[in-house]
Amino acid sequence: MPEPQSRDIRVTDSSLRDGSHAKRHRFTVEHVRAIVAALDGAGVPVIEVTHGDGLGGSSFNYGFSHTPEQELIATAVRTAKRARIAFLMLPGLGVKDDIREAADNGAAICRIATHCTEADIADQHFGLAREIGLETVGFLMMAHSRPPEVLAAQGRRMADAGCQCVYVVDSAGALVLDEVGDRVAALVDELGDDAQVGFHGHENLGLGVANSVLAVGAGARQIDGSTRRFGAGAGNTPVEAFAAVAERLGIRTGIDVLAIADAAEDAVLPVMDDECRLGRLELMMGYAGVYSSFLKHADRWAERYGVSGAEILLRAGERQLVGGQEDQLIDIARELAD
Ligand SMILES: C[C@H](O)CC(=O)C(=O)O
Ligand SMILES: [Mn+2]
Repeated sequence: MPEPQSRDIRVTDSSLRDGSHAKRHRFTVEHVRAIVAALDGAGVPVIEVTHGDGLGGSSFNYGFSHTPEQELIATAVRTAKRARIAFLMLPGLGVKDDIREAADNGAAICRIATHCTEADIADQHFGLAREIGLETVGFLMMAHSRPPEVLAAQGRRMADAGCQCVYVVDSAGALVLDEVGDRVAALVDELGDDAQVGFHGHENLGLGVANSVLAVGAGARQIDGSTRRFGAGAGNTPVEAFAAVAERLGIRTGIDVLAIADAAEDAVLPVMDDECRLGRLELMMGYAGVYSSFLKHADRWAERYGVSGAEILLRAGERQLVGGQEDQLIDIARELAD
């Protein structure tokens, strides 16, 4: 694959991974075939497929998958003619054998996510992924919660372990404009030629596309999105809108705008249970800095205990909960009920 030129940006579509949260992990082989075929046809270069919480995420705490994710990965690989298939893993939730299995199923890109202060837990996973010939991406999640210099130091740790692109991950959709540019610029300065920098946005404050454009301006070379915003919380940066805006700005993504707009309407929307909206709960997530994948959990416990979902999320933000602490939402709901 030719190296992108300076205004060439590689887009990764996360509908079949981050969208898993919105779909309550009920993806089927048919869903994957339909979405991958449409995205691939529109020129999306990378498509991510995994349980919403990454390899091994299918569990009581996070929600059980309808279809084993490795089967979904293998289906995506068989369906794509040009796109490369990526998968996500969170060390501890997934293990090294899961990475090997995804590679055996034909996935090409291993994306490893840690909380943005815990990059050291991914050292051995980056090492293994590189050893078996996978391209690597690192996710610094909940990036709004730490300043640029902390992210830069954590990104350095990932790059030294073998990560080829470190992402600023706005898990809560809480970053506002220059807060993205500053974080991306700090990573670009720190990493130089050692690794690229990427940005993964959520729509909770309605800023996915604008934040992604600012990330590109600050030197990001990879951008995540989800067609039709199919993702956690209010959804991810919409790929079709980002591709259109990028074209207007002279940023090349290689994505055909008309074809991706068709894919959003004709292939992705029919798979979604509901549109990803920017409603009251989603807005609270961006406002209070809460992990987007907590949405369905907060909704569920609010209903169960007869309390306000928005109040649950505001308290989750005050407690600075991180991914993996979904069960604390139950405690908060019970406190509110008392
Ligand atoms: C495991 C998370 O859902 C990863 C992600 O997409 C995010 O933090 O945002
Ligand atoms: Mn996400």
